[in-house]
Amino acid sequence: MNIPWHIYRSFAQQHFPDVLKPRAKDSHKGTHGTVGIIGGNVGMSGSVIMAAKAALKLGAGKVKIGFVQNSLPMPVLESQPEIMLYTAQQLLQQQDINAWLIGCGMGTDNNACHILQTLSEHQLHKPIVWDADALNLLAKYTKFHTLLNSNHIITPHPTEAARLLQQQTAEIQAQRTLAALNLYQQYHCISVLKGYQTLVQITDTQYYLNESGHAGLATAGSGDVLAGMMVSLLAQGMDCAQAACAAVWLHGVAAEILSLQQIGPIGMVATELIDAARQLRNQLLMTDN
Ligand SMILES: NC(=O)C1=CN([C@@H]2O[C@H](COP(=O)(O)OP(=O)(O)OC[C@H]3O[C@@H](n4cnc5c(N)ncnc54)[C@H](OP(=O)(O)O)[C@@H]3O)[C@@H](O)[C@H]2O)[C@@H](O)CC1
Ligand SMILES: Nc1ncnc2c1ncn2[C@@H]1O[C@H](COP(=O)(O)OP(=O)(O)O)[C@@H](O)[C@H]1O
Repeated sequence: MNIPWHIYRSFAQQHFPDVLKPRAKDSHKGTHGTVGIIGGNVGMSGSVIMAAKAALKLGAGKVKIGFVQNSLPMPVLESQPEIMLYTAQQLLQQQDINAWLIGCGMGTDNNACHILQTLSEHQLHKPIVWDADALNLLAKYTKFHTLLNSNHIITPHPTEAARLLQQQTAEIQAQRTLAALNLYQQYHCISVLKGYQTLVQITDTQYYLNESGHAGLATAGSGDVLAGMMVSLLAQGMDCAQAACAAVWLHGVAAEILSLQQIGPIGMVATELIDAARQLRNQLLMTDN
C-alpha cells in the first residue's frame, strides 16, 4: 500500500497553504480554538458526536456539543471524554466559542428553530457552518435569510440544495455549477454543494471543484464528519473560503487513504474517516516522504 503523501502535500501547498502550517511551539489549547456544535435531537445524537470527534481530531483545542434535547443523552462520551457536553440552551450562553456548527441531526421542530434563531442573531459575526436541518429551516423560513453573511458557510447535499433553491434534486444535479452559484447569490455566503465532485462557490466568479474522494463517502454520517472538519479549521483561524475548500479536499483524501488500505470504498463508515484525516494532516506537515 503506497500512499502518495508527496502528491497530496504539493496539492495542499498550492491550494490550501494554511493546512501545512505547523503548530507554534508555545501554543496552548486556546490557540487552537474552541468549537461549538449544536444539533443531535432525540435519536440523532450520533450526528453531533461524529462531527465533534472530527473537529477534535482535526486539531481544535476544545470541542463542545450542545444537544437539542431537554437533558443530556449521556453524562460523558465514553469513547471521547475530551468532548464537553451541554444542552444547546447551555452552550448558547458560552462566550468562548470561536466557530460554530449547527444543524447535524438537529430536527426542524419549534425548539430547533428557536435555537437556530438565537445562534444566528447573537453570534452573527462568528464563523458559522450551517448544515443539514439548519439548511432545512433556512429553506422553510425566510426570516433566516438576512442572518447569513460572508462569515458563514452552507453545506447542502443536492436535496437540501433543491429545498434551498425551490427546485427538484434532478435539476440541481443537471446543472451543479449553476446551482452552486445560485446558492451563493441567494444566501450571500460560501456555498458547498456536496456530492460527487463537490463544488465550493467562493465569490460570484470563483469556485473550487473538488476531485478527491470516491463513492465510499456515500454513507450515513459522512457529511457530519465533513462539517466537523470544516468548523475545526475555522476555529483554528482559517478563513472561510480556505476552510471550506480544504475540509472538502481532506475529507475526500481521507477516503482515498482508507481505500488504499482496503477499508473502502465498500463498507467504509463515516467515523473511520476521522483518524485517516488526522493522519493525513500530520503527514502533510512532514517533509521527508
Ligand atoms: N447517526 C446520525 O444521527 C445521523 C443523522 N443524520 C441526520 O439525519 C437528518 C436527515 O438527513 P438526510 O440527509 O438523511 O435526509 P434528507 O435531507 O431528507 O436527504 C435525504 C435525501 O437526499 C438525497 N440525496 C442525498 N445526497 C444526495 C446526493 N449526493 N445525490 C443525490 N441525492 C442525494 C437522497 O434522495 P434519494 O436519491 O434517496 O431520493 C436522500 O433520500 C439530518 O439531520 C442529518 O444530519 C445523518 O447525518 C445520518 C447520520
Ligand atoms: N459519489 C460520491 N463521490 C464523492 N463524494 C461523495 C459521493 N457521495 C457522497 N459524497 C460525499 O459524502 C458526504 C455526504 O454528506 P451528506 O449527504 O450530508 O450525508 P450525511 O447526512 O449522512 O452525513 C458529502 O461530503 C458528499 O460530498
